[in-house]
Amino acid sequence: MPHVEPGMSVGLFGGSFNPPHQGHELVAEIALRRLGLDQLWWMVTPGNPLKNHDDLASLDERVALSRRMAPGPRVKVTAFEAAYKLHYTAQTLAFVKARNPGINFVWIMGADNLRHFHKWQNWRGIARTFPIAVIDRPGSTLAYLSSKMAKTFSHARIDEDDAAILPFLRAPAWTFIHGPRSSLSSSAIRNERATNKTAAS
Ligand SMILES: Nc1ncnc2c1ncn2[C@@H]1O[C@H](COP(=O)(O)OP(=O)(O)OP(=O)(O)O)[C@@H](O)[C@H]1O
Ligand SMILES: O=C(O)c1ccc[n+]([C@@H]2O[C@H](COP(=O)([O-])O)[C@@H](O)[C@H]2O)c1
Repeated sequence: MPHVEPGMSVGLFGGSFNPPHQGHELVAEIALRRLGLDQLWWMVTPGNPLKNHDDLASLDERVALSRRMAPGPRVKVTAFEAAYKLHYTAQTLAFVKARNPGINFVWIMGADNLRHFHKWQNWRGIARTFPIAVIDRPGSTLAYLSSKMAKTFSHARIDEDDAAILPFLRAPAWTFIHGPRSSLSSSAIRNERATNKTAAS
């Protein structure tokens, strides 16, 4: 796990990063700026429990590509979940919390994940562990109105103008951050590569 100093604000940005792209870079930049973070942990997951892993590149490759994509020294690319055999975000957050007292963590995810968040293991527990920042993504802009998580925790939502205080709030607390958006996705990149390969053969 990356080194932290007491009192720091740290964003936890988990993802498959298969491969990483500039949409991820944009999310990291927005989170660092709008939440006023000291660090952002770019956590390369061993594998999203809800996704098929057939075309998942190796962890080493996804980490190496993420290091090239990560914007600046405050972003720490890490794969500690695999090292500690943590497969579910609820487990990861409990583990991080127990090992890092006095740090203000925020879970960061794109708006597409807000839509399906209620399918994650112990999703209510996740929302009660750390504050959550949801970053807008084309196709999922209205997720904050319709998703089960948004409805269940509507009382805990704060205005995005107050995003800078989110790391210091007691969970549950969350916000939806609008701003510059990217329509890039790893699946589109993988599909394009597969098409080019077929065309070349
Ligand atoms: N263009 C984007 N805009 C906003 N958030 C994004 C964007 N791309 C990815 N994210 C977010 O980054 C995190 C990691 O995403 P992930 O690695 O699954 O990329 P992806 O492009 O969504 O992949 P795939 O297309 O394979 O599902 C998730 O929280 C996801 O919501
Ligand atoms: O814990 C779960 O049930 C769970 C279900 C879906 C996704 N996640 C996590 O959410 C993060 C984003 O996943 P992904 O594939 O959208 O990049 C990543 O850290 C996953 O491990 C976690």
